[in-house]
Amino acid sequence: MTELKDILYKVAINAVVGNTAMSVNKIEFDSRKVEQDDVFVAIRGSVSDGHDFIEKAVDLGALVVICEQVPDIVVSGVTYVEVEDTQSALAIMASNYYDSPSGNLKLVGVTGTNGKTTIATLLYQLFKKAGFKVGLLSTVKIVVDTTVYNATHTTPDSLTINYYLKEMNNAGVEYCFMEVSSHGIHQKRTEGLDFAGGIFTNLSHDHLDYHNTFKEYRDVKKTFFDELPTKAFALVNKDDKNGSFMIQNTKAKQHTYALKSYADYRGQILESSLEGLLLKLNDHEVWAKLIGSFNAYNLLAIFGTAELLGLETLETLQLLSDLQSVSGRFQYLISDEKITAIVDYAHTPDALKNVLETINDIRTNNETLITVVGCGGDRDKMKRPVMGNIAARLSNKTIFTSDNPRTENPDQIIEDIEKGVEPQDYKKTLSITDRKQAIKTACQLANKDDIILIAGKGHETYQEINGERTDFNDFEIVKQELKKLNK
Ligand SMILES: CC(=O)N[C@H]1[C@@H](OP(=O)(O)OP(=O)(O)OC[C@H]2O[C@@H](n3ccc(=O)[nH]c3=O)[C@H](O)[C@@H]2O)O[C@H](CO)[C@@H](O)[C@@H]1O[C@H](C)C(=O)N[C@@H](C)C(=O)N[C@H](CCC(=O)O)C(=O)O
Ligand SMILES: Nc1ncnc2c1ncn2[C@@H]1O[C@H](COP(=O)(O)OP(=O)(O)OP(=O)(O)O)[C@@H](O)[C@H]1O
Ligand SMILES: N[C@H](CCC[C@H](N)C(=O)O)C(=O)O
Ligand SMILES: [Mg+2]
Repeated sequence: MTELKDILYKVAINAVVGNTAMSVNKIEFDSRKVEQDDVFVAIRGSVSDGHDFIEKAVDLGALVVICEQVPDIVVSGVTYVEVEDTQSALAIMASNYYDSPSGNLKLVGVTGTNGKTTIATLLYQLFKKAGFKVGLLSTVKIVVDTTVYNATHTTPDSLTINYYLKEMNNAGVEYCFMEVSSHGIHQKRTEGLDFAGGIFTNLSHDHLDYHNTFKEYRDVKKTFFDELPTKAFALVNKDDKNGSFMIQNTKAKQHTYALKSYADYRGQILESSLEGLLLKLNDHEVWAKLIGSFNAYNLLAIFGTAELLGLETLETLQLLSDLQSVSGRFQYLISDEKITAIVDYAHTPDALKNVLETINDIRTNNETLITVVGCGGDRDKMKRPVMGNIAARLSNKTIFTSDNPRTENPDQIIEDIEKGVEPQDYKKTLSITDRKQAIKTACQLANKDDIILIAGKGHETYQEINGERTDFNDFEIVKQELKKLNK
């Protein structure tokens, strides 16, 4: 049991109905999970309003209700705390409940449209190799030093974040790297966390289904930097036109990285091939096993962060050259017939363009590049024709297919994608709704030395159709199909 007063520390309270001198069991923001003596936090969501479930939470035993408006009828013996913003209150209470775990380790947040998982995961790898105990909160997984948990979100809700940070404290973790999504910032999931640093990667067209305009999306990202403490660092990509905007009002110490302009951490690509990158980072040359110019940016951000966190430069460079690619991020295999199959999580126009340009840059012969791609259902519809255009333009052959149609009609999604294809590229495209058939067809079409790119799902291990998830793994499927075809 925890004292309610301790949980409410630093929460901006407008009004209280009832007694606050009491012990409570735990905090819940979903009425369905409430148990005896819990605190229920009513949140106005995008689908429903938690305030409609206050009565249900009280019936299940909630002793305290945190809300933005006290209900007309209150139950005696229950304490109602009215706050300005229940999402903020939840984040602060979550931190209090778990004894402010973010303050007991060095927490670094990575935000931006692309590169968050890659940077956070590689920083985890690098600090592990440097001998530290490390934590990771990412789209792919949550790791408490060496124990791996499933991730449900890129940035989980504030109770989940603080729960895992507390686990990290218990395990003696010194550094934690986490992805900070725009949804996470907007829903205050990261509020009240004591960040040691923040990294900005880049900003492009994404999530405009949730954030109404690009400006709103950009402004939400900026609030992450606005709220960093003075002692923290803010490391931004100066080549991105929004890099300097992000740190306009931050109190944190400002640092920049860039490939194209002068910055604190400067990079130059000396060589780029399917084997990796030869980079010049400030005045040092280093080989990395990661492929593609966008990874040069990711490596620069990692290099800068390691320096800002106090690692020795030479040790950092040595560890950088040892980093392994992240699952579903430019993950590749080369078949017996020397067909290269690449699985990548590129599910935005910018990421897809980057991946295709990268492949086009580093391919040497007259290989055919066959791309298999789709767009998710119940997500931003504007990106569909843009991705269709990019895929068809930058590949020799493109097969449009399904990528988690969710509740939408998969054929309609494919039609939306096809609309973006230029007339001269149309003959290069095919549409096959079933993703497995699409991958199989790509394998049949591929000859010796050709390259197959399967984009959009990366590490995902399912396909979601009509709300139902069935096992699906791009990498395993392409591997099997190439084998079955004796290629
Ligand atoms: C659109 C969105 O972000 N939704 C998130 C939000 O849920 P919501 O606003 O829809 O909640 P709601 O269903 O309207 O319910 C409102 C409140 O009533 C409560 N409720 C509801 C029903 C009930 O019977 N009783 C009850 O108490 C709910 O628990 C909630 O507190 O708050 C929930 C709790 O934190 C999140 O799980 C949920 O994420 C959904 C599942 C989701 O898919 N989110 C994605 C879009 C997301 O967050 N993605 C980003 C990364 C994107 C990227 O960069 O690629 C991420 O960080 O993962
Ligand atoms: N720095 C970068 N700039 C542009 N594209 C990148 C960069 N890093 C990775 N990518 C591309 O974007 C895709 C997504 O990368 P990653 O998973 O690291 O990003 P993310 O920000 O975590 O994305 P999400 O918001 O979907 O979790 C990769 O598969 C790769 O193709
Ligand atoms: N975090 C992103 C991932 C999209 C990945 C793509 N495979 C899809 O399902 O649309 C989202 O949920 O919008
Ligand atoms: Mg991610």
